[in-house]
Amino acid sequence: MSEALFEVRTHRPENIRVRIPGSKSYTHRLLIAAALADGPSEVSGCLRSEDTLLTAEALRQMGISVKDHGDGRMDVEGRGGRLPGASEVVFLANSGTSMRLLSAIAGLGEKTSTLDGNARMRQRPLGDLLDALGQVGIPARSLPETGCPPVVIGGGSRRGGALSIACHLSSQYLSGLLLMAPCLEQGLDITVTRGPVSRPYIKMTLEILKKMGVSFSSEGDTRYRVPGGQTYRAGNYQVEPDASNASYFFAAAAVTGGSVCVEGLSLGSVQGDLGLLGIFEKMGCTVTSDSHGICVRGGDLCSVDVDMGDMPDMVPTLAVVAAFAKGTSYIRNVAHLREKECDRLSAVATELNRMGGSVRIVGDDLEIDGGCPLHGARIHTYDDHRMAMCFSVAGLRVPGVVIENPACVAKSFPNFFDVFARVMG
Ligand SMILES: O=C(O)C1=C[C@@H](OP(=O)(O)O)[C@@H](O)[C@H](O)C1
Ligand SMILES: C=C(OP(=O)(O)O)C(=O)O
Repeated sequence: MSEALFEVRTHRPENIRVRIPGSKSYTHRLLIAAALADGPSEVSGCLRSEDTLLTAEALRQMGISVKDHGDGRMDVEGRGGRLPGASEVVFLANSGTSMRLLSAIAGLGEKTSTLDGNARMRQRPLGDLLDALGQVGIPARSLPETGCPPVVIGGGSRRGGALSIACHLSSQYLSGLLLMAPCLEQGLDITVTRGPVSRPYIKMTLEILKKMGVSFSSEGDTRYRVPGGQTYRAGNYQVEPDASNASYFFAAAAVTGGSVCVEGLSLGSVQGDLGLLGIFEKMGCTVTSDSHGICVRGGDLCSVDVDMGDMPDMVPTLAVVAAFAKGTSYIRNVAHLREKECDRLSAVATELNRMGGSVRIVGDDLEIDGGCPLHGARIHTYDDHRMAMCFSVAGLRVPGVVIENPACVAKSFPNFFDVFARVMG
């Protein structure tokens, strides 16, 4: 399959309506919270992609029954915060969210669990989370002593207490701690010493706690207190469509001057990646929303200067759109892009430059000169779903864009190319 290519055809979408599968971030969180809840839950609208199915399988390995109906519904038998732990190595491929959230959850395990990933995951950091777990008596170590997987966690104290943690590399450490905290005897009193980056994902985690009956308090972005001895309320929970994966369709309208509506999304959602729409408006697009969804119409694009520390996954999408805008765009505060599925700062710059663009990495920022004459190219995707999806958008405007290894979209949007080919001509 790695030999396969996707050849993009230029096309301007007009009045296209599209449905996007469920949110990856919500699916991971709801499955985990349901696993800790006090009885059976049904989570519907789940994303069924490589990463979320890995989270479901990991929970099974740790002793939780998860039944996948195959249509987005998953039945999860929560055990009231009890977690036996996994006897076999839990393999999480390159799913950072699974690895970080489940490493914290494994800390609740009666026995130790070993969590591992693929070669790239073995380079993605986790050390600050392991340190934090250690501060409250939970055994947590990186086997290669690099702070990266494979990690061995759990089989220790369930007391909880106060800890401090740096979250400048990832917010996922904090989301993991917040999710496990109510199941500890004393809960957790968390101080964030650096960061956090990607703050909307923390808000999403807190939203789930609240929705499932768990109380907590917070002060700004750096202090969180979750009392212990609480249980998540089992019930029926619904996952909304994935705003990050909707971005490729919004961007399609932006770069072509066409119009696209994504159904089932609302501007009131806590999915932080919807913030990209405000940026598209500043660049010259028109954004409208109603009870059916959100629509974008492209216009004459101008450059932007934006801090994207809270929206890392939208940087590749924005970079592609900026390449078609008038003037130089500055995408700031995105050092954490180096820790993703690939080094996304370097990958985005290399591939846009391969198409004749002019993109520079300056410190922790990306600078993109818009309006360069772009030409077709065979795009390397670095086994990164977001690279495959955002460069497909470039191909709507530039003839001859060919996407290598399109199958890498299985991570978050397995039928992306079917949907894309159907609605983009
Ligand atoms: O918590 C989450 O669901 C996510 C948090 C973000 O990661 P970081 O916090 O590591 O930036 C994001 O990039 C990832 O796709 C999903
Ligand atoms: C960074 C991403 O995911 P993860 O951290 O879960 O691998 C992503 O989906 O862009």
